[in-house]
Amino acid sequence: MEKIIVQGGARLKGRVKVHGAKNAVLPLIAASLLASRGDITILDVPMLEDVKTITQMMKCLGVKVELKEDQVTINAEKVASTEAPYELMRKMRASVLVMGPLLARKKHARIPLPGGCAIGSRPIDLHLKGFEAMGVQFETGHGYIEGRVTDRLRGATIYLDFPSVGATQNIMMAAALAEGRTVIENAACEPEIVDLANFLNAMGAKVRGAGTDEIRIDGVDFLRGTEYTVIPDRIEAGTYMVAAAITRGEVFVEGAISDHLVPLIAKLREMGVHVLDGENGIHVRAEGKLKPVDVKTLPYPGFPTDIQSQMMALLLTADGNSLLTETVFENRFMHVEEFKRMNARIKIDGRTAIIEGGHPLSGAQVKATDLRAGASLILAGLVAEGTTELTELHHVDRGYVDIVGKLRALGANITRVNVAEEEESPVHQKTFA
Ligand SMILES: CC(=O)N[C@H]1[C@@H](OP(=O)(O)OP(=O)(O)OC[C@H]2O[C@@H](n3ccc(=O)[nH]c3=O)[C@H](O)[C@@H]2O)O[C@H](CO)[C@@H](O)[C@@H]1O
Ligand SMILES: C=C(OP(=O)(O)O)C(=O)O
Repeated sequence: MEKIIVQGGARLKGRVKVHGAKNAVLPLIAASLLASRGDITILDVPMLEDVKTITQMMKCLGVKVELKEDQVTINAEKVASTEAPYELMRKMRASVLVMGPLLARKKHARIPLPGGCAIGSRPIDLHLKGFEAMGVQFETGHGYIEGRVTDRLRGATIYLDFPSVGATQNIMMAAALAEGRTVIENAACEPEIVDLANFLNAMGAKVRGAGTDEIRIDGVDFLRGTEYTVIPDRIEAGTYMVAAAITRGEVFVEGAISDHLVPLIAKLREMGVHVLDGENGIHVRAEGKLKPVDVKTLPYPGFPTDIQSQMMALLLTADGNSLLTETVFENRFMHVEEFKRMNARIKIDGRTAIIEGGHPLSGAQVKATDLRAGASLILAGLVAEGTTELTELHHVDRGYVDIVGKLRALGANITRVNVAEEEESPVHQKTFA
């Protein structure tokens, strides 16, 4: 078993570079299925477990994929299968994003029902409603959902009851090759949606309005290969910004785009953290006492749910009580019980966590209950008294490239070991002596 071991107390200082965005690159790879002519090359790809999973998925669909350093090259001139395997879907919910491209390109898709996960039930009803409006008929059975359309998909006006990121992306991809115009109303506005629209347009699609709540897509007959660089990861950037603040450190987060991080920057400033928008990055500095603040997660441009748990770690170090309300996912407070193992004082009232800041955190054995929960426990470990040991690292590996190396380069006392290694030589002596 692998563990991340953190010794609290170091003030982080220096420069950290963010990788390409996980949540942007996964839809781009899925969208590559739409290109019936030429190669797609995606640059600045973070080589994460999720990227490996979606590229494996592409290979299972009969598409040629090559991974090289931070680059993925895909040739989807032939798509041999329209069935997504359960083993890959189980590992990563974003696998559902192959559905729109398969329906558009092959008029058929059979995927395992994604089921719930640690942060909520995460249904795909909005994706399906959109596809149905475009002429797809669905059947479910044996844990799978199968969609078919007899002719080409047809453009439609689709109102989303909630601005779902995945549904917006899936419908956009399907609409790119549909007959006529599709309008997505109450669409998600996340930067990852804009990135997908830019990518589709580079392939020859006609997508307008991405980044607003109404996206119009005029279907084209075919899409072709292109070369494209994925946007920087705003959630990874936000995690390092919080790392600087929680350790009362001083860090330049290279590649972070401040326009993508407006609510986090506003909340950090409200707490008394100095945030400066620099050239090609964001500079964060904090010292002494920080003020408590109230935070509510919302779809973009609201405060991102994917930075909720990291923010909770920071609020535990503020001078007073804060309220943190999660409105996007119904069960995204699993990290609270783990924080409590570290002496945190948090009460949950429905969708709101009441955080009593200012009580010293103590190092403990904790587990990552999901990807961002794992990151936030590492952040708490950076300021806890003593040693924190984090397990269930597969969650963290889904979304962070070398978080241990990056934090260590900023001065953190952090290491990753496996149990066998640990038994040979006790970590406390080996790492921190
Ligand atoms: C790979 C990826 O990009 N993941 C991100 C994406 O997930 P994902 O695309 O799954 O998130 P959605 O925006 O779709 O989900 C938001 C909410 O809508 C609900 N919902 C969604 C679809 C649907 O058909 N029906 C429905 O009820 C979900 O259960 C959830 O409560 O956006 C989330 C919200 O910013 C982020 O936390 C995830 O990191
Ligand atoms: C929830 C997340 O990812 P996913 O949608 O892939 O589970 C995340 O990136 O925080």
